[in-house]
Amino acid sequence: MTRDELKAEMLRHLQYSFGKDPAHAQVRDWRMALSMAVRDRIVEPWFAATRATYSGQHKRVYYLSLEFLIGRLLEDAIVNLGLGQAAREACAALDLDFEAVMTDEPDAALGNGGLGRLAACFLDSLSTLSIPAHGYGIRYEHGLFKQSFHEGRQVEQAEDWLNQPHAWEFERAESSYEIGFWGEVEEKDGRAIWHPGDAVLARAYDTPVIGWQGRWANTLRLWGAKPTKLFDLARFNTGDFTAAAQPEEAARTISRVLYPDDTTDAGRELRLKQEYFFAAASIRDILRRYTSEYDDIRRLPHKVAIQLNDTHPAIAGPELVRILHDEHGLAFDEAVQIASATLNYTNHTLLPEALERWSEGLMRHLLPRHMRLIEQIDDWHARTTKGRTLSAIDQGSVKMGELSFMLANRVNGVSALHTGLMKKTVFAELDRLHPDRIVNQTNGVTPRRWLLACNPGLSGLVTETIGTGWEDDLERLGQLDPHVSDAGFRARFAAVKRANKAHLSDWIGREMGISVDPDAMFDVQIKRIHEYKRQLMNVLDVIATWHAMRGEPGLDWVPRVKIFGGKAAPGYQTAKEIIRLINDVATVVNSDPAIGDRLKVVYPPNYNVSMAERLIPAADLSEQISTAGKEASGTGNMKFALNGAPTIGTLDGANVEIRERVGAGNFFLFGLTAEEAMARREVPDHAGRAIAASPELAQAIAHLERGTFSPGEPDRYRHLAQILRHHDYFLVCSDFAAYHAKQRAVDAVFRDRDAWVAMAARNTARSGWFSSDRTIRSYAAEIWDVTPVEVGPGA
Ligand SMILES: CCc1ccc([C@H](C)CC(=O)N[C@@H]2O[C@H](CO)[C@@H](O)[C@H](O)[C@H]2O)cc1
Repeated sequence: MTRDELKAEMLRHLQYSFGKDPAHAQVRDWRMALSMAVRDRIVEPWFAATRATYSGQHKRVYYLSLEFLIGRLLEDAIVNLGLGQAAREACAALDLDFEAVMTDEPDAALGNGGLGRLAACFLDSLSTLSIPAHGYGIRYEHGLFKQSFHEGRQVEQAEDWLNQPHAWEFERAESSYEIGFWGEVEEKDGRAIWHPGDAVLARAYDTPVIGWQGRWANTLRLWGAKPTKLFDLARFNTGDFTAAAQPEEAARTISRVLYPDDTTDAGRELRLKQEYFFAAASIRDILRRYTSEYDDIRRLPHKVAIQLNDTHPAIAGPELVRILHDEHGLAFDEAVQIASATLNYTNHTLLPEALERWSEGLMRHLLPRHMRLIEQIDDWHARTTKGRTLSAIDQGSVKMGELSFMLANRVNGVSALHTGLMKKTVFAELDRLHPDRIVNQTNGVTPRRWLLACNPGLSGLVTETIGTGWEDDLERLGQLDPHVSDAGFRARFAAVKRANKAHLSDWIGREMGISVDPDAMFDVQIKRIHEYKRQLMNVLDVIATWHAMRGEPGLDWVPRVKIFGGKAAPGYQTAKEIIRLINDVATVVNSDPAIGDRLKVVYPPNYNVSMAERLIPAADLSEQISTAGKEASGTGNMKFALNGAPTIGTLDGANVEIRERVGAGNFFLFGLTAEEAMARREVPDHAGRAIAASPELAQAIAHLERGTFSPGEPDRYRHLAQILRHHDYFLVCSDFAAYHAKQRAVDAVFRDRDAWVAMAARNTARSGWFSSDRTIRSYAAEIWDVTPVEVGPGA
């Protein structure tokens, strides 16, 4: 598509799709017009993919996830369709600011963090690999809350991405299902019939997911809740307006908002209603499509593979058994066998508080038939494994991890270390009963968004050096390795990073009024705020460095900009205290004349996918400092390595595999291993001992306790200091000295520009394996037993 064709299409949509006179059009109108013009190019490959799947009777993958952290879609579509240049030139020809048009789109923030973003990367790779697949989720009216800071504290506001036309979805009124809740179960001639007490309508909204070079497009189907009963006109006419609208309100509540917790199982009824609502609608839709093509329901596993993204969709298992048994009349055991040959489950965390357990009472009240079936499934498992000792029902609650495991064909962890720990800890007994069920599938990220689109400078240098083709065959980046010893290549690599840092410095200056030196080291920690991710250890390092700089101003310190980004779950008080501390420390350090430009702390509010795309290409150092054994994988770590930012990190999650692939010499390792951490936690007063052994740490904690960063309220951080001294479950104190010393080692390498650039370039060259294309190829071969559909050349 040429510039002029695209320009003409934009003008046509502006005038005829949006009825806007070009003379009066706003940025938003132009952005929508461009989106429509680009979307038109997606529809054909989308139809072709659907037709090819039906005609080839290909096996389908269904990815069920309560979260899809998509971000913006316009640039992603433009990049995948190879329309980058045409779009830039068309906008220039229309005298539009391209950056303004691109950043006008709101993020689709339908997720909390890692799990949701992984699902989005997986959809991009499934389409790029032309594997027939659907993503199923919820069309939240309000995604993850907007974060702002008021006097350093996190303040949450409702996110409202849908308060403007959404360019990328197609409403499918014809695809709606009634989803029941509550009610009774009638036992009649040996059969159970569930009579729900109430119901809502699940309506489908489809978003096409275009793959690299537009060769294939799959569908993301998100369910929106609608009332089954129309507006109550009679009530309205009696003047009881709210009652008249009540059915609508009650229904919409189910898909109104994303739960903002990413580690604590709130156990709220509405959350379970959300989980059942989308799981049941998805299973209905999957079986409708299957029975429209095939008439033997017993062959379902041959044509359908379902992936449960953690336990949040786990109720889909009992729902599938219910329909096969209660509606298709299969014997119970056969229904369970077919279901468990179709279902697969991915675990994303070992944190006990994140493992979902639903009270039996709530489950029986909301889903009476399912609770009965869960008991029968538990029984079936005990019968078929002689594993009486193990049950999915325990002390009055249903353990969704165990239930998902029992009903799964394959169960996987998301990094080699995590999968190993799953076998040794939470699923040890089940692993013993089913030794071949747990497999590892190390996470990955899509190189289209996380390199090609967000870092055009580096992508250009890569293509210049090794040609194209790496975009969907990322291990080709390995061909860069020999070039690292070429000074010219290193100079160009350094220039790209410097330009990205200058671009970010301008943005930080504009958005936050803080001036940062683009030649300083940009040291970045961006992720959800959580004690196990140890942002607290990072800010203690800032305090110790600040204190040392004031103590020895004459030393030749390596200037640093510490960049933080991340939201805390609204109910997670300690995480909110950590946010406030980072902001309070920033206030003191950034205005300290004794420090000047040598140390700056920057914490832009409302970290999201689009901000990650802005920060990661400009990063020098990637902070992956979680307590070993706690971060299942991490995916930000992969994005940083890909964009030429070496890691300072622990042997946790996928850090282990990143270090193996980039080489120990290109990774700043520190800290206790997972085993050592478990042992250290048993040492009495382990924190006290560490504090006694590290003057820097003792000093930093003393600053917290004397209110150095909260002059108006000296006791503000006494609680955090208490946690450190007397609990420190996440071993901040025990790992601090090693971390602080390793930061000095980082300084030493950073001083030697050539050595640093070589290290950074080797990280890029050697992290091709962390493409989500590799991950999806592995799921396809080891779990789903599907193969890509052969397709033509594409866009
Ligand atoms: C019940 C509340 C809740 C909500 C979300 C979650 C997610 C599992 C948390 C999550 O996002 N886990 C992250 O998943 C990533 C993708 O696999 C991993 O890379 C991260 O290490 C893991 O923390 C747990 C509990």
